[in-house]
Amino acid sequence: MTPPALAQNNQYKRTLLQLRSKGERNLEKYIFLSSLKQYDEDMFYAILMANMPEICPLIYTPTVGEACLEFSHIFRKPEGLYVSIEDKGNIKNILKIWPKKAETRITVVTDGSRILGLGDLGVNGMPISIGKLSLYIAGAGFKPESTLPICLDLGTNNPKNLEDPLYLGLRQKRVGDAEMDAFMDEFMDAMAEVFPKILVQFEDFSTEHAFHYLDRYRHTAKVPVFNDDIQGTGAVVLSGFVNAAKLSSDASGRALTDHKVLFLGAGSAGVGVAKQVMSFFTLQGMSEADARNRIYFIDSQGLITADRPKLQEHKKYFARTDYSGPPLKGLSEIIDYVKPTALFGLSTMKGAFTQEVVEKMAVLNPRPIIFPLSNPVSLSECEFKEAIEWTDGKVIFASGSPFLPYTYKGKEYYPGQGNNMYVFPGIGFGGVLAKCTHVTNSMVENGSLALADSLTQEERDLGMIYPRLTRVREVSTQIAARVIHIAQEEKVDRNNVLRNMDDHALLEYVQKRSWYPSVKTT
Ligand SMILES: O=C([O-])CC(=O)C(=O)O
Ligand SMILES: [Mg+2]
Repeated sequence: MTPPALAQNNQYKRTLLQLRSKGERNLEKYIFLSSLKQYDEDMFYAILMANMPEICPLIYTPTVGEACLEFSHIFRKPEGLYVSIEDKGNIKNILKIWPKKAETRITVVTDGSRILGLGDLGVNGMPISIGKLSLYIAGAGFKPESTLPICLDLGTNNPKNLEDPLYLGLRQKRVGDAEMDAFMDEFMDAMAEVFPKILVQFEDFSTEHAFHYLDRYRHTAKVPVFNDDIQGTGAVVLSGFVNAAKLSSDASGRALTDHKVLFLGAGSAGVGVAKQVMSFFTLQGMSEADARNRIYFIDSQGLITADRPKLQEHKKYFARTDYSGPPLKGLSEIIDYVKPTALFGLSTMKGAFTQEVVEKMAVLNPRPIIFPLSNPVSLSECEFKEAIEWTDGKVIFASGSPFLPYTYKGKEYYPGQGNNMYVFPGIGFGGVLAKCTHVTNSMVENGSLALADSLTQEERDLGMIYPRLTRVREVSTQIAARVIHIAQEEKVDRNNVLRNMDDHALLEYVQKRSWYPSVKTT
């Protein structure tokens, strides 16, 4: 019999107390929580789900960034699967080692080459796959045993790793593109064979590879594939923009089709976001060409124009053909030229949205939309507090990493968090429940619109553009139901049982299939 002092909800309170006793030492908290997950998974998820705003930033962005940087030093016990270039020719047998093959439904795969905005961390990127999957479980209701974190070890070009005697990965430079392609082809085939019911999320591959492997596999792989940095980030920002553009247009009287978005940073996330944001304009009835015309990009050399020699492939689509003149370099002069209504940062340049830049946006717009989306928080283009003060509270704000609410002139303001964690759990859960063959653009776009629609009146009244994090399970359920519906419309679903269900029945089905920890928290 359990002694009274060990009754579960006391143990819950005790565990939370132990965690909180670590004060501001977030990495210590990360280590505590990851050990907790290994010895008492139910308690870990109970604590996470009952305290999302507090725990999420510890197991995910931003603390997970710190954990990645230190991974080879804080490592205790293996979690997930490592597949290395040395396994080439034998990948299927490596995958078969995974003990829970029949239950596995979802994997997050990284090669560690662009972890958050922190660059190439090699196998130290594993906490990203682990953290994202914890959110699939807590956020959407995947069963813990259905998740598989994977880190591919194709070498690392980070000298710190190569010199660190404790580094856990291969001590060699990254392999070339041809060798990586051959490895990835074998890996994807082996995944489909060993885990036929799996959905694959690619995460934090370097920009060129992120686009390349999404293109290479999304239509042809035998299992459904999506890229969270391109599509997930795109979807979450589209959703925030849908709500922000309405608020901004209400204040300015401008038509929704008059919005202009200026992007700082043209990596996988920036271009992925812009492609999704285009659908905001096409949904208003604009043509693709007109929608594209509402979007401007800046990279390290300034405004991206089509006449620039040696433009990288993924930047060509948004390169401006209507500007001729001396290259425009500085953000401030580009704002003068473009006159954007929205400014999005995916540049990993801390502080790039200076006081001058933010004030300029507020002169151009009664309610400027400013989204510093770079992760983790240490790389944010500006802070919430700054954006509020420099616009006198007028800004419509969302960041990639979490900021705390801020009180200014006696009023409390709530920052939006435009992080893909709001959508990937629901998209993945919907995709898996529908037994989809592919993750289509429309499934992603509708996941995003379901998120935009999920705001309650109370949240709208507070000027919020994303729902509260405490509602993430409820919101993911709505996203998943919409995703299943679209998968059916597009005929990429294989789950006959769901085909005749109306939206209400689909929602109930998703709710019933969601996993909850058994620990009581009250
Ligand atoms: O992990 C996050 O917080 C969001 C994301 O995908 C990234 O920054 O690469
Ligand atoms: Mg990512």
